[in-house]
Amino acid sequence: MPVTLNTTDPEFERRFAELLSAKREDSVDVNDAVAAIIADLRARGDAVLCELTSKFDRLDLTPDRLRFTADEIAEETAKVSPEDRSALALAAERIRAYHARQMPENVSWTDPEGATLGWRWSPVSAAGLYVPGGQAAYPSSVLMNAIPARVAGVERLMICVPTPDGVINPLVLLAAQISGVDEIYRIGGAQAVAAMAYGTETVRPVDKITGPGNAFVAAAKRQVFGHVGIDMIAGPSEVLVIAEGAQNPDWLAMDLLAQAEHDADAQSILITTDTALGHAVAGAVDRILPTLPRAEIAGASWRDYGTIIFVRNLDEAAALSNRIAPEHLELCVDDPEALAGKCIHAGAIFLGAHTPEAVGDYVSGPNHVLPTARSARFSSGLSVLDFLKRTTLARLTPGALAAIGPTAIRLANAEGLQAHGASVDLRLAELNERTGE
Ligand SMILES: NC(=O)c1ccc[n+]([C@@H]2O[C@H](COP(=O)([O-])OP(=O)(O)OC[C@H]3O[C@@H](n4cnc5c(N)ncnc54)[C@H](O)[C@@H]3O)[C@@H](O)[C@H]2O)c1
Ligand SMILES: N[C@H](CO)Cc1c[nH]c[nH+]1
Repeated sequence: MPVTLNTTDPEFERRFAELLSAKREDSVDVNDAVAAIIADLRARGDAVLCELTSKFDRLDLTPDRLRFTADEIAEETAKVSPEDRSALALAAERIRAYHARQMPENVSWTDPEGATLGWRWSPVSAAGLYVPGGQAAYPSSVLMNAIPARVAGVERLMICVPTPDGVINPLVLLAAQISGVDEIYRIGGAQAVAAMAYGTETVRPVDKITGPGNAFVAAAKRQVFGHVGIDMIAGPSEVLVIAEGAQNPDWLAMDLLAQAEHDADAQSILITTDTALGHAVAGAVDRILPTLPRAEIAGASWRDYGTIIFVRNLDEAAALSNRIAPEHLELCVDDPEALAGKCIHAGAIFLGAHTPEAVGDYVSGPNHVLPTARSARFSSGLSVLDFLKRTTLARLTPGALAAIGPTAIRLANAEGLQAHGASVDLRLAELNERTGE
């Protein structure tokens, strides 16, 4: 049974606060375990990758087998059916078209004083893409990471993907090939993130790590941030469905279960103005759940984190949604555009009953690597911008230096930074000498 809340309940605020503070991916246990893995990896490199791959993925490796060879990739990708190939190709094309539009322009202008100013975008040199693989395989996540990186112009792209029991989904390798990935390693979890950040004897480190993963992966990305860049915290999946009126309860139940089946730590929430609809959806989840192959995972997620919230109106729903800041927000209401305007904190919004979240996981075009655990309050889904840096540019003419230099000298002196002021003053003195002033 999911938790049921009602905004008319005097206890609502306390219970909603409990929901917001539920620690699905940020527990002390996970953080401590991850810190120990990172420290060990930094001390012992490849040996740790091999030991932990054996422990967590039940795969015995030697350092020379950490990376997929070209022959292994060719052998696996040859197994993909023509139908799956075309599905992957269509998804890749739509994701590329969407992300190409995100490429920003360099900007430059000359101001009235004669200073030419601007900024220039350039890609990171090397990016490491984490592709989850513990409980499911994610070829779609390969496309969602690698295509924006390629659009941005990243030179070197590597992937880490765990292969439990040594099994790789061939579509993962094909997706990597389609999107131009250079290196693929069969490692996962915090140790893979640490290897991409710090390097080992076999794994060359990167400058930026992106991609989703479970609680261990999310914690590892948090901990290596600063040594390398990261995109965001993209942990266990979440969906918030806001529904009113005559919606099909089975459709909504399936949307909730679609995210629940990712991970026992995933979270699915329904907010509704309609009591009968809320109960019908709960009943539909109970009926459908046992029929799913991943019933155990989805059932644990729904039992531990599933929630139904009854509200008085859609304004209340929008306000609660903004406090939850969900990864995915589905608006199954009569006027989804109007409601979307009020929902400002969400990773991705799906408008209307015919836009199931799952279409965004694969093929609509926008990225499916999205901020979780309320981080959509301050971060966004993966984009081309995550693989770019902005460098500012300035060039002053002698006239421009004469115009604004004295202000720099004044402020430098006010800060007590003599050399700063003098570096301007020396040039101005020479200019004054030349012009005889
Ligand atoms: N937010 C997003 O954009 C997004 C997108 C896709 C998937 N996801 C999420 O990615 C996650 C995928 O999780 P997964 O488990 O299938 O694959 P995963 O690759 O993220 O994690 C598997 C790895 O976790 C490590 N691990 C497992 N148990 C451990 C333990 N007890 N101690 C230390 N390390 C341990 C192992 O190294 C293992 O290889 C799901 O939570 C899913 O919801 C999120
Ligand atoms: N729903 C996930 C993001 O949380 C992405 C995904 C990949 N495959 C299926 N779904």
